[in-house]
Amino acid sequence: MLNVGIIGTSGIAHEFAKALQMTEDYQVKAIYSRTKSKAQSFGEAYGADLFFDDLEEMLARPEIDVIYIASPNSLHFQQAMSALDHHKHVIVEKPAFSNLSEWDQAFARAEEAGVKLFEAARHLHDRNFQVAKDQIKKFDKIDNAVLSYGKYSSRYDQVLDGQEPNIFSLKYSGGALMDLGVYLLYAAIGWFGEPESATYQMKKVSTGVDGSGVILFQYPTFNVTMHVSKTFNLHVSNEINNGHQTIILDELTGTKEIILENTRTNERTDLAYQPDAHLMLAEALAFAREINRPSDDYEEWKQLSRKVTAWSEKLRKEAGIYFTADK
Ligand SMILES: NC(=O)C1=CN([C@@H]2O[C@H](COP(=O)(O)OP(=O)(O)OC[C@H]3O[C@@H](n4cnc5c(N)ncnc54)[C@H](OP(=O)(O)O)[C@@H]3O)[C@@H](O)[C@H]2O)C=CC1
Ligand SMILES: O=C1CO[C@H](CO)[C@@H](O)[C@@H]1O
Repeated sequence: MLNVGIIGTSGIAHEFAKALQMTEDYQVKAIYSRTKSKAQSFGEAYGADLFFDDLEEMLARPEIDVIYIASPNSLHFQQAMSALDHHKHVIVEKPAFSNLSEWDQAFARAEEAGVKLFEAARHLHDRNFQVAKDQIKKFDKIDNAVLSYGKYSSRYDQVLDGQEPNIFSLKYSGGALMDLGVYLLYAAIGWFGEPESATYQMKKVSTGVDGSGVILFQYPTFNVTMHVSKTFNLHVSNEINNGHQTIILDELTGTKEIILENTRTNERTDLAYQPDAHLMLAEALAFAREINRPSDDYEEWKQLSRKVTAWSEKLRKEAGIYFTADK
C-alpha cells in the first residue's frame, strides 16, 4: 500500500483522492493546504489522518511514499523538487512544469533520488487512447487530422470582471495552451510523433495569456489542426482521415466512442472500450504499477512528457507568451 500526501484541495484533488480510493494500491494519508482546517475537512472523508499547513513538515514524514501535486501550474516545480529531495515519488498534475528547463531539472532530481516522477496526463493512460493509436498505426498513410478541446471556463467570468484567476495568469503559468492544449499535444505527438514545424495562432485575454487558439502541426505529408479554448465551448470533431477511412472520437479525454468509418462500404464500427468508473482511475493504477513493478513504460511516458513540454514552450514563446517562471 502506497501512502499518499496531497498538495492542493480543489476539485481535481478530490477527484484524484476518489480515484485512489477505488484502487487497492493507495491510502490517502496526508493533506497539505495553506489552511490547516481545510486540509482536515478535505482529508477526513478519505481516511487521511495527517494534516499540514507547512509543506516541509508533510514531506519530512517517513510514512508518506507518494506526493500528488494539484496546485497552480507555476508552483509544481518547487513543490516537486522539495518532494523529490525527500525521496518521495511524485505525481504532478498536467502541465507538469512551466518550461523545459524546469522539466529537465525535476526529472534529473528524480533520477538522482531514485524515485519516480509522473506527469498526470490522464488520457494517455485511458485504454481508448491506445485503441486510437493502434488504429492509426494500421492506416497505410495519414492525410489529415483535427483535434479539439474547448470548454468555457467559469473562471473566465472573473477575467471579464477585471480579476486574474490563477489559470488565466502569467504568474501561475496559465492559459489555454497550458490548461487544455497539452491534452491535444499529448495526442498529436503520442499518435503521430513530433511535427516538422508548428505554429500557434492564439487570441490573448486581458491578463496576457492565451484564451483560445489554433495549433497547426505540419508533418511531411499531412497536417494536424488543433483547436483549443477556455473562452468558448468547442464542438469541433476529433478525427483522423485516411482517404475513404476516418477515425472519429467523440472526445479526446474521457473518450466513449471511437468510430471507424468507411465511406466506400458505408460501415461504421465503434472500437472504443467502455470508459472506466472514474476518469483518473487508469492513471492511478498505471503509476502504482510502475512504482511497484518498473517497466519500459516509464521511459516512454517521460519522453512523451518532455516532448509535449518542449513543443508547448516553443509554441507559446513564438506566440509571444512569457511566464514569470521563464525569468
Ligand atoms: N487532470 C485534470 O483533469 C485536471 C487537472 N488540473 C490541474 O490541477 C492543477 C490545479 O488546478 P486548479 O484546481 O484549477 O488550481 P487552483 O488555482 O484552484 O489551485 C489548486 C489548489 O492550490 C492551492 N492554491 C491556490 N492558489 C494558490 C496560491 N496562490 N499559492 C499557493 N497555493 C495555492 C489551493 O489549495 P489550498 O487553499 O488548500 O492551499 C487550491 O485548492 C493544475 O495544474 C491543473 O492543470 C485541474 C483540473 C482538472
Ligand atoms: O485538465 C483540465 C481538464 O478539465 C478542466 C475543465 O473542464 C480544466 O480546467 C483542467 O485543467
